[in-house]
Order: sequence, then C-alpha cells, then structure tokens
Amino acid sequence: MMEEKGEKNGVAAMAACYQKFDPVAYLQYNYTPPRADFTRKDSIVPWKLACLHRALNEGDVSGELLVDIGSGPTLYQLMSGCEVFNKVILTDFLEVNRQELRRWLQDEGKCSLDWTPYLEHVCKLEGRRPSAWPEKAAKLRQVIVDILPIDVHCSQPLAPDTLPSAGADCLVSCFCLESVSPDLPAFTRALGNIQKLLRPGGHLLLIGALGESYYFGGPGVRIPVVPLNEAQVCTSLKESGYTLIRLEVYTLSQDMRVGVDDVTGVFFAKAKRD
Ligand SMILES: Nc1ncnc2c1ncn2[C@@H]1O[C@@H](CSCCNC[C@@H]2Cc3ccc([N+](=O)[O-])cc3CN2)[C@@H](O)[C@H]1O
Repeated sequence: MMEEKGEKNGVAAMAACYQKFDPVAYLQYNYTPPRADFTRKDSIVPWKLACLHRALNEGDVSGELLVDIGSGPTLYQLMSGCEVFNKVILTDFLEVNRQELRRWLQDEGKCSLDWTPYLEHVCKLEGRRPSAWPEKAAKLRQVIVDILPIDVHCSQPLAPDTLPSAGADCLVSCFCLESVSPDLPAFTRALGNIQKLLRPGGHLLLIGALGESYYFGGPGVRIPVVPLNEAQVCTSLKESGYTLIRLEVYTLSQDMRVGVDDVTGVFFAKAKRD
C-alpha cells in the first residue's frame, strides 16, 4: 500500500508541473532551428521524420486507426501516418495543447507554428514535390477524427469505448512517457497502460529522449524527466508486452543543445504488441 501511495504522489506532483506548460514557448524551443532546420542533414527533426517515414513504409504496418499518445501541441509525428491510416486520433493531457491542435485542424490561421516546412519535407521523403504540401495538409485534416484527453498513468488511459474493441492498429508517441513519469517503474507501467490500447500485432512507434533529467515547458517552467538509456528503453518495452523490431539513436551535437533541456540523445523504437 505504501508503494501505491508513493506512486500516486509522484504522478500527482508531475501533473502539477504541467499546469504551467506553455505550448507556444515549447514549440519555439524545440520545433524551430537549429533543432528543426530542414537545410541541415544533421538536424533532429529531419531525423525524426525520416525514422517515422521509413517505419511506416516498409510494408509491415497497416490498418485503419492510428492513435497518437500525448500529442502535445505538435503535428509532425502524423505527417507520414496520415497517408497509411484513414483514421487518426490525437490525445493530450492538457486542454491548452488540445486547443492548439484544434486551431490547426480548423485552419483558422491562428496557429503558434507554421507546419508548412514540415509538410514540404515529408512530401519530399515520399518522392512528391514539396509544393504538394497543401494536399498533405488536407489529407491530415481529413483523417483526424478526434482530439481526446488522455492520462498514461491510468490503467485505462482513454475514456471507455473510445477505441474499437480490437484496439488501435498503430500507436505513435513522441517525447511523452519519459517526460510525464516520475521514475523508471512509472515509465514502464505507462508503456503497459498504452499497450492495452493497441491490438495484438499492432505497432508502436516510440520517440523519446535519452539522458534527459529536465526540460523547460515554458519560461521558468522546469519539468523533471526520468533519464533513460537505450538498455532501459529496450527492457521496459519487453517488460510491458512489446517485441522490439528496431531501435535507432540520434546523438545531439553541441549546437543542438540549446539550453531548454539536458537531452543527450533521441531514440526511435519500432515495436509490436505481443
Ligand atoms: N499523465 C499524462 N498522460 C499523457 N500525457 C501527458 C500526461 N502528463 C502530461 N502529458 C503531456 O505530455 C507532454 C508531451 S510534451 C513532453 C516534452 N518532452 C520533453 C521535451 C521534448 C523534446 C522535443 C525535441 C527534442 N529534440 O531533441 O529535438 C528534445 C525534447 C526533450 N524535451 C505534454 O503534451 C503534456 O500535456
């Protein structure tokens, strides 16, 4: 019982940190140059987009429904998946992030970040002209069917009956679980909680930070992160009911370390639910 109380306190403290999360600042910190520089082969965002494109286009991923776990205020993580799945559900813990996503979806022109360079880059990865980005934007808006609240620390992270009984065909989650978990056991439990949202044999595409102990979710909003290494990611995936297909790692060069966190690397894991 004592352990459960400790778990609940850690998760509640983490939720309190997120009350000050600032989507606009967060997007500026992580989704503008140098971390999102499409003129540089070694920039982080092009690496992430290439991992997602490759993972979704090597012939083993298919189905109807893709669910993005902890979307935050970003959309890049769905720009390849929107061509493979005809239904996409976005999720986040905070209303401010769900609002940011809704603003883009409704195309009211009041978005905090211009996603055009991202759409152009993914068009290029698909062998299309970058000028096809309006079609890709329209496709993404067409397949997004819902933007829902989620809590990965709940044994049932989404409201009941949100998903088909068989579960989603694919989950994507980027930089969420390690940033919302007070420790490694909580990270592993959260992986287990979302595993139940996925049909057996369905794929998990997981992007996360290595060696990160904190990040700024806004000016002065320092949020603790459970520092992970590759071995811990692999063990946690295995312990929570996934078979790892591939793990890729990006190591940050000095100029990618811009003072908004202490990340040393980024991992991309493609896995299957057992
Ligand atoms: N209990 C919960 N369940 C689900 N989601 C939850 C919960 N609590 C908060 N959330 C939701 O999860 C959050 C997701 S954003 C988390 C930010 N992760 C750290 C940040 C990201 C980042 C980006 C790019 C790069 N890079 O090198 O290019 C590095 C890094 C490392 N720093 C946020 O949307 C919150 O609203």
